[in-house]
Parts: sequence; C-alpha cells; structure tokens
Amino acid sequence: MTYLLALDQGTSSTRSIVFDRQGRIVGLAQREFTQHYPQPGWVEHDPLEIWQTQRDTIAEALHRAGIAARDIRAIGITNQRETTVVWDRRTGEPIHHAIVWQDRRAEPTCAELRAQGLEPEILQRTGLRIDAYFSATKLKWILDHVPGARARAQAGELLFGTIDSWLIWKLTGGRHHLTDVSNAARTMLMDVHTNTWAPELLDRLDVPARMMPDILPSSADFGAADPDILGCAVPICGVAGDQQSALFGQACFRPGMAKNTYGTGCFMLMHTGEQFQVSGNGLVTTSAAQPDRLPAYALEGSVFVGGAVVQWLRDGLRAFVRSGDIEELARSVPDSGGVMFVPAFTGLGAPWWDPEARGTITGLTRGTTMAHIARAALESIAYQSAALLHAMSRDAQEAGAAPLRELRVDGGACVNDLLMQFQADLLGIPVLRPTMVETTALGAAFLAGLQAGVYADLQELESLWRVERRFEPAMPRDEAAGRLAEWDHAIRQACAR
Ligand SMILES: Nc1ncnc2c1ncn2[C@@H]1O[C@H](COP(=O)(O)OP(=O)(O)O)[C@@H](O)[C@H]1O
Ligand SMILES: O=P(O)(O)OC[C@H](O)CO
Repeated sequence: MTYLLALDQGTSSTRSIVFDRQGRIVGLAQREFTQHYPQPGWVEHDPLEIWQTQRDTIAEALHRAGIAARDIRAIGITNQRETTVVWDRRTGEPIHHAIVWQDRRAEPTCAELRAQGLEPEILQRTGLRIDAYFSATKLKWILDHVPGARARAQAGELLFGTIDSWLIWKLTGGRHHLTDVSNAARTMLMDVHTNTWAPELLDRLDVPARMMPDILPSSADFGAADPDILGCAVPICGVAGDQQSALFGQACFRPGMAKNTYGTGCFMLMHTGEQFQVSGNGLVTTSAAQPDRLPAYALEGSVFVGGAVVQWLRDGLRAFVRSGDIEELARSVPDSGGVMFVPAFTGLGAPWWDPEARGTITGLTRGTTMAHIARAALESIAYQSAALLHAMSRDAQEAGAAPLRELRVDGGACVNDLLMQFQADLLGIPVLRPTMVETTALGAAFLAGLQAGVYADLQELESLWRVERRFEPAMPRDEAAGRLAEWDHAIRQACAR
C-alpha cells in the first residue's frame, strides 16, 4: 500500500493525517496547544510547543493507521500562514515566541509605510495591502525589539521562517532552510512575479537577506526527515499555506474555480491562472500552490468572524451547548424575523477593510427570540462570504474572465446544511460539499504525492475529488437581491460608529 503523511499545523491545533492513495484518511491525530495573549491585540505561539505537538501527532497518527514511517512515501506540510518565527541557526532555539497572523502589534510600522506612499508599489510587487496581518512587519518588530537580534541576523546567526520553514528545519534536523511560494507570498516580502525575495522591501524594513529561506515550488524536494526523529528518512515533497493547500485539495486547478473554508474565520480563494491580477474590489492577490515552476495566482478574501460567531453565541451568550445545536435552533423559525447580525467584533476585513467597525444586532422587536438571533448569526456568515464572492466576480468580469459557476466548501461549519443552503440561495450558484472535507491536509498530501510520483498529474487528482452534497439555489433572485441590500444597510450601520 502507498501512504502519504500530511502535517497540518493550524492556528489552534496541530494535526497529522495519514492518507491512502485514494485520498482516504487511515490515521489522524490532533493536539491543541497554548495561545498566548501577552497584551490586548497580541497573539503568540511557542514554536517549540508547536514542534512537540507535531512530533506527538505524527507518532499517534502512524500508530492509528497501524503503519510505520517506512510505509510513508512522502510528507506534505501545510500550515497557518504569516505567523513569524526567528530562531538561532546553531541551537535551533527561537529567540522569541512566534508572532501569530492575528497579532496587530506591527500596525504602527504599517501606518508609517502607508504614510510613505508605498501602498501602490507594495500592491504591485507582492499583491498585498500593507497590513500587520502579513509577516514582514512582524519580523521587523522582532528584529527591533529582541536585544541584539538585528546584528545577529546580519552576522548570519539567525533564521526567519513561517511555520512551514520552522517545521522543515526541525524535521530535517536543521539541514534545510526552505519555504514554498504560497507561504512566501504571505510575507509581504516576496516579489510574486519572480518568486524571489524583493531586495527593496528587505532594505526598507532592514531585514538581512541572509536570514531568509530559499523559495521552492509547492511540490519539490524539501529534504528528508531526520531518521532520529521519524525512524527513517521519509522525503518532504509538498509544502503549501493552509488556504492555498485547501484550494488544491478541492481540485480547484483552473481559473475561475473557487473554494470557501468555513472555520473560525472564512477564507475564500479563487484560482486566476497564470495571470497576476490586482483586485479592484478589495481583495488581495496571492500565489496559489504551484506544483511546478509555472506561475499560478489566486484572489483571496477573508472574513474575520465566521464560525466564531457560533462560538460567541455558545460560550458568551450560552444560547446552546454544542456548536452543531445552532442548526436546530435556527430552523425552529422560518427566517430571522428581520434581525440582522453583523459580527464585526474585531472590525471588518475584505472587501470593507474597516478596523473601527463593531458588531451590531439590528431589527429587534418584542417578538425576537434567541432562535431569530441564531438564524441571523448563521446568515451573517453567508452574507460576509457572499460579499467576497461578489468582489471576486467583479474582478473576474473586469479581467474578461468567465463568471464563477460554483463554490466548493470545507471547514468545520460547512457541515451546517441550513448555512450551506442559504449560501447557495444568496449566491445564485450551486454550493458543493465534497466527501472529503479535510481538504487542507489533502492538498498537502496531493502536492507531496505529485512530486513523489504517486500521482501522474492534475487530471488524476481531479478524478479523486467527489461531491457529497450539492446545494442548489432555491430563493428567487429578486428576494436574494432584497436581502443583500438589507445586509449592505446593516454593514453601513456597523461601520458608522
Ligand atoms: N454545525 C455547525 N454549524 C455552524 N458552525 C459550526 C458547526 N460546527 C462547528 N462550527 C464552527 O466551526 C468552527 C470550527 O471549524 P474549524 O474548521 O475546525 O476551524 P479552525 O480551523 O479555524 O480552528 C468553529 O468556529 C465552530 O463554531
Ligand atoms: O489556521 P487557520 O485555519 O485558522 O488558518 C489561518 C490562515 O492561514 C491565516 O492566514
């Protein structure tokens, strides 16, 4: 039998999954790890704890699959993106906790860059808006604040990496300092036209080039696991950021194909082919997973509060016990009774980009019940995702590309049938839920399997993707348009504080 091992290092948990050649799970292990919040707006992880959870879950996943490391043909790595680690090349010790993608501490540096008028240049060069979300200003913060860090980096003693680089370094016993193009594209330091670090940006942020990892395609030779760690030298053959990996695991290989991941937040990506395209509608441009040396881009938009609104109702308001209970509660009423819920708890992301916006619940009457609020909360996930898809459609139209024909879905909240049906109703296109919803890990396994010769080509991978349920739009289009107009009104209220 042929097996592939995917390491899926997420924001709140670390997973290892063993897949067979057909992309079926034969062993899975997961561990949560500590979230550190040293100050309001700051979020950190301990890189050593991340590595430990990865090691532990590898051992447990292999055990559950009933196989040994020598039965694994190749390893694929996928990871939370942008999160920034700096470590000592000699000892392998991080010099600071990892600064997590959600961390806002670097905003003052971003404001300076914006004030210097750099937004257009950075957008053209990296595809990204200047934002503390991306790695560049987090890295600068570490170099500025850890005593002696910049001098040590200049002397070649320190290395930078996103979580993929960190895991490759640890897994190969410190032999390889590498990243892939889809992760590098999220640093705001890579030129997405050449897939190389942009010297002007490194200079501007005073980041020594010698601390940067080499950038490889997403399917490539990333070295082999140290036999002392895994028991044998299994090659690492695939690496991608988790959202690009999910796009790949959803077999969205061609321009115009899109997926939305409904997790704590929602991440929607649309493949745009080999053509770099700047969004005129509030999205960012990123590199898609590149299994070969050909360029591949995607438009991306993210919703900050997606499934998290369900957690807030569950834990904050104690409206129900388990997240899954929201569906029955929301179904107990025919609609939200005019209630609109904008969960802008931490501002609004694409396409509105309003950090000052705050959550609102409007349209309350004496007859409003928790069921109406639960329904409005679920609908808010679909409304926010619809805004991303509409922005993507406008971008596609402006580029003369074909309109989106369907949306593929995954993530923890995609099990909610009511939410998926409402999503299809709003969008007016089918929403497709695959049989395998672990698409993030599957994407990494696919990328590794291509490089290791387990799969011949993308066509073979396409044939492995299967629909579990297809949600067809059932709402009349004028009704959907009316609801979207109400949502726009609610958004304006959330922004006008
Ligand atoms: N049945 C459900 N209906 C709606 N939301 C759900 C349901 N089950 C889980 N969720 C939400 O999905 C999120 C977890 O999804 P997951 O993909 O595991 O997230 P992440 O990768 O961001 O940790 C949580 O925010 C949870 O509230
Ligand atoms: O770990 P996740 O699934 O929350 O994904 C995090 C994203 O990669 C952040 O850009």
